[in-house]
Amino acid sequence: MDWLRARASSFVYAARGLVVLARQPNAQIHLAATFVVVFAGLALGVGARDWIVLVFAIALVLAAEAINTALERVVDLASPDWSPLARDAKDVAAAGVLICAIGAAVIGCVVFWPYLFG
Ligand SMILES: Nc1ncnc2c1ncn2[C@@H]1O[C@H](COP(=O)(O)OP(=O)(O)OP(=O)(O)O)[C@@H](O)[C@H]1O
Repeated sequence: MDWLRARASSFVYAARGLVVLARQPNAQIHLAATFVVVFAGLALGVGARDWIVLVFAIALVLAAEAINTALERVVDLASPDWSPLARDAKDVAAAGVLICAIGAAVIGCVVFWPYLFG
C-alpha cells in the first residue's frame, strides 16, 4: 500500500512540474506550436505513422524545455551570483532546446509537405 501511495505521489509531483513548466514563457510558445501542429494534423487528416513522428517531435521539444527549466532553477540555486560556469550551463541547456526545436520544425515540414503540396 505504501509502495502504491509513493508511486501515486510521484505522478502528483510530476503533474505539479507540468504546471510549473506551463507558466514558463518559452514553454508557452512551444505549447502554442503544439496546438497549431495538432490542429493542422487533424484538419489535414494526417495518417497514423505521421502522427507517431509528430508526437515524438512534440514530446522531444517539450521534454527538452522541461529539462532546461529544471536546470535553470538548479543553476539559480547553486550560483545566484554571476559565474562563467553558470552561464555556460544555461546557454548549453538552451542550445539543447534550440537543437530539438529546429529538428522538430524540419520534421514538421517533411511530414506536412505531401499533405499541403503533394
Ligand atoms: N548566474 C549566472 N551567471 C552568468 N550568466 C548567467 C547567470 N544566470 C543567467 N545568465 C545568463 O543569462 C542568460 C539568461 O538567463 P535566465 O536565467 O534569465 O534564463 P532565460 O534564458 O531568460 O530563461 P527563461 O526566460 O526561460 O527564464 C543565460 O542564458 C546566461 O547566459
